[in-house]
Amino acid sequence: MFLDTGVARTKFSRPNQTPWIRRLRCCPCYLFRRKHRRNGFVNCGFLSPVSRSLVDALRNDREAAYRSWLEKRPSALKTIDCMLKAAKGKKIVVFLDYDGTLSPIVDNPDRAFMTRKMREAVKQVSKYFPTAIISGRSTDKVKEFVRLQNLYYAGSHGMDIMAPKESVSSWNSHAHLTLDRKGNEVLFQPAKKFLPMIQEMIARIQKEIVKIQGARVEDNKFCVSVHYRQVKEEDLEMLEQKVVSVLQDYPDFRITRGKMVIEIRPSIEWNKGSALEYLLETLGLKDSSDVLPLYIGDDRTDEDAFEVIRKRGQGYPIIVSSIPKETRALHSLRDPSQVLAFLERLARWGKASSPSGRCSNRICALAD
Ligand SMILES: O=P(O)(O)OC[C@H]1O[C@H](O[C@H]2O[C@H](CO)[C@@H](O)[C@H](O)[C@H]2O)[C@H](O)[C@@H](O)[C@@H]1O
Repeated sequence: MFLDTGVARTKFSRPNQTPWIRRLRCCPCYLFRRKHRRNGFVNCGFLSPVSRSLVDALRNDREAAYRSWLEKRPSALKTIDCMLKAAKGKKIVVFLDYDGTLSPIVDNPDRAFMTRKMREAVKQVSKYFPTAIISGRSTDKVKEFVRLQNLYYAGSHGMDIMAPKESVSSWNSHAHLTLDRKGNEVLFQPAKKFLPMIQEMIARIQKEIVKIQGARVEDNKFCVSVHYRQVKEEDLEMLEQKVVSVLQDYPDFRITRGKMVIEIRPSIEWNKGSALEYLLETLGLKDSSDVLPLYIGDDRTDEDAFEVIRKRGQGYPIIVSSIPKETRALHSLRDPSQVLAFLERLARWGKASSPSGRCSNRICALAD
């Protein structure tokens, strides 16, 4: 049995600590286990009866808090029938974040694979609805993980937008598109001019943090991630200082924060929400009142997309979270396994409501 103690690190990301957590943290068994913990998890099997009861109380506390949060952000699995009823005659467009949404959060960012089942669910969904992956990763990396052709991809927090092969040019002969190495259509890259600077910055950060055990830099093309999930607590302050000091020489960049990651990106007015709007426009749906954008994401950067949907006054912003948190989303899913169940249900509905169960997504039709 495992319990996420939520013992996070200094100012980097620390969930609220209840009195139970404070008491638990003084318990010798807990301290012993904490010394041997991996990834913030404590194996409760080794706890004494006293600590175990504290752990149980803590778990009950958390469940109660989560249940009360669910009242404000109802589970999308429970509200899906309502959503689909309201979607009759309208066009659903699906936007999906990657890490923490389609794949579980893991220690090594290079191994954040999605399951075959999840891939199949996304594939089925994309047969019936235009579907886009919007991620903080580089577009190439997220495509490598997802491995589906008929999707739109917006990597680097929406700063690198690509359409599936021949999808746009086939219906918009005026589109001036460039193709990437694999023939995908590059739609929009608003931060192109920063590319050389980003490469220089990555080299400098790498040099600065090379001695900090567990720290790693991920090149996300138009953005950079500095991971600290595996950095010792006592090194975190130093890591932060080093990153901030390099950034002082790059005033055109800013820091945002994700899950145990410092994200660096060009200070331009562009985010996942802008990418969502851009894609709706590309699909010719931006001003349509019959469009229901559905966005599923777990991170702070997804909030921009939730906000755009809320401002449109139509659509479904869905947060993936197993703990209560501040969000602009209106619905929730607990974890990627619930995301999977939701997507499977959506695909079944798409199939049942499209004439003779055939694909209604224009891109699929082109590929058929
Ligand atoms: O927008 P996303 O697709 O959610 O990308 C956000 C960041 O996700 C990745 O980092 C997170 O997931 C890793 C793998 O599970 C985990 O090790 C890390 O701690 C998380 O922060 C990705 O590696 C980052 O580059 C993205 O910015």
